[in-house]
Amino acid sequence: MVRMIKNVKVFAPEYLGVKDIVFDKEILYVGESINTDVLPFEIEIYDANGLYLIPGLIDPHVHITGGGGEGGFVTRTPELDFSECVKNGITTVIGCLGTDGITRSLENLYAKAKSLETEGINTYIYTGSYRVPPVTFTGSVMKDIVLIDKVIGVGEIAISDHRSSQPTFEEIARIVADTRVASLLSGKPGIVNFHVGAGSSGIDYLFKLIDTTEIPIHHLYPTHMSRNRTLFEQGLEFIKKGGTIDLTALQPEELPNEIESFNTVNCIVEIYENKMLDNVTISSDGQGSLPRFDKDGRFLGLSVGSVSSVPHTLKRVVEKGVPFEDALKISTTNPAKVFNMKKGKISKGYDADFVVIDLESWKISTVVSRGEFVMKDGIVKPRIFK
Ligand SMILES: CC(C)C[C@H](NC(=O)C[C@H](N)C(=O)O)C(=O)O
Ligand SMILES: [Zn+2]
Ligand SMILES: [Zn+2]
Repeated sequence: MVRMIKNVKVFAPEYLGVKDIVFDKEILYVGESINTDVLPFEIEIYDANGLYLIPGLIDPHVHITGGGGEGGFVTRTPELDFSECVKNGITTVIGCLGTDGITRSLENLYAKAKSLETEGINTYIYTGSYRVPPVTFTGSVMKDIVLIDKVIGVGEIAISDHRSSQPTFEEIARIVADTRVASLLSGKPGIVNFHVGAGSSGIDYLFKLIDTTEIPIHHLYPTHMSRNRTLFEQGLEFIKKGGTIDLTALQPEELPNEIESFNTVNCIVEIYENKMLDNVTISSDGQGSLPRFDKDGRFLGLSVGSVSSVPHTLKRVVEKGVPFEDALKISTTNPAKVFNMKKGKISKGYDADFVVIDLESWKISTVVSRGEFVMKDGIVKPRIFK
């Protein structure tokens, strides 16, 4: 079905002005207002009445089946709800397992990704979880990537963390090497998403991989890189070597007045000021746990990550003075580049994933995913065939 969103101010991310957009699953036309009476085919028209339109947001690290468990069974966190994604303008997620690769399964992760896809958003998954050797579908990371369409890499593999499997460098090198070759065989991006803990070795393993093997840096994708200042400094070095780092978005309830404290929002402002914004993404860790431990490693409690932290962080970054079209990149063109997706841009031939937003209130009213309205004027419309 060909559709059109008319009379909308487009950030592609760069600002294009007021445009009409014609699309089916892909964008067919972005341009000056057109007279639909002369079109030789039926078209459904949505008038955005001068609101803004941005590319659908990409959240590259979401525990879509839930995660947690670091405080025992009662702390296992709930799975992701489709409408929560859509209300926050997220049209693409990459699902992962975390600490708990025992009661959480890859089969369930796959089923949830297919379910969310049927409801209307775009989904991919990582094979593996925190631990090495990685849990797999087929017994092989390479077979998982080559043979299971939704699998685009391995993650989140924990390093420098008291909850990791304390992997050796050789074990990590093998996982990255397998992922690279599987990516070549399958034409997939082949990303290893590293969960980086607060341990003093930080991303040393990643620098050693770059320095001592032939493996290109673009397969390495460390997350939680704004966990502390030391790790963030390593992240800036990683960017200087051509890598991309992922920061966990600031959860809405965190630090309501984070004036000068160290956090993701201030890290992004610093990256922008260092002209490195093209090499950073944010992710929500949605439905994952955000646990707290005391200095002896005793569990103190946990909260649950929310996909709403993505638009919340973008809003706070803009409020700190980063231009909107630059801030947008960290959740559109940048993750799309990491995963080699035809997404994250409002341009002919790209996937028709859009968010219509009122930039005064940051209220998201309408969302299109793969050319279908999954939310219209505030009403979520999952494509469930009940
Ligand atoms: C970045 C910090 C705040 C949260 C981060 N969350 C996870 O890694 C996911 C979690 N362990 C799960 O399996 O659900 C952490 O625990 O370090
Ligand atoms: Zn993690
Ligand atoms: Zn996580």
